[in-house]
Amino acid sequence: MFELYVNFVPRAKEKMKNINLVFGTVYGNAQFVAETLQAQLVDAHWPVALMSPETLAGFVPPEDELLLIVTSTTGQGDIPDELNVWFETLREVAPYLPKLAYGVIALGDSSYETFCHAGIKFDELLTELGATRVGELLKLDACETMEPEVEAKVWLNQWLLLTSPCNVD
Ligand SMILES: Cc1cc2nc3c(=O)[nH]c(=O)nc-3n(C[C@H](O)[C@H](O)[C@H](O)COP(=O)(O)O)c2cc1C
Repeated sequence: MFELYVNFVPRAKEKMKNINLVFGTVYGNAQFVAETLQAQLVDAHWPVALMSPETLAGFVPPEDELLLIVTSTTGQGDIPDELNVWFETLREVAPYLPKLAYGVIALGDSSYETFCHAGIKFDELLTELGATRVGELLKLDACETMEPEVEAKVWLNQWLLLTSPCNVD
């Protein structure tokens, strides 16, 4: 952890791409995680735009910025309704995004066979669109933690380090 923190600080002097932080939620957990990560990024002077689902109409992720999706799973492996509108639009419009780097944080419950499928669906779609996932898809299990934001914050530090090549022109 100490090493991560030390690495994180000098990066503030490097070119930092804006992070478009998109979330989808039913009961508010994913939104809270996204807001916690937004605060972490603001503290680090990292440019970030928190985008709630209802603001996503017509949004095509700019390829010279980073995309970070935080979504819970609902129903039987479904994306929360409001975010699903954007997902379906992206799938229909199918913009080719070969230079886009993204990350996914999926909230779910491992008692469901469709554990974290909303996050997995986004990962699969973005891969189909030619984008590149940075780091592992983070799965946060409601069976294991009541504080998903804690693990998400640690993951974000690692993700920022992994995006380093993406921040170089
Ligand atoms: C009705 C319902 C359906 C759910 N379906 C799934 C599911 O299919 N897969 C999964 O991994 N988690 C599922 N979950 C668990 C939620 O994704 C998990 O509790 C998550 O933390 C909720 O986050 P949110 O408050 O942002 O919606 C479901 C929860 C509820 C209440």
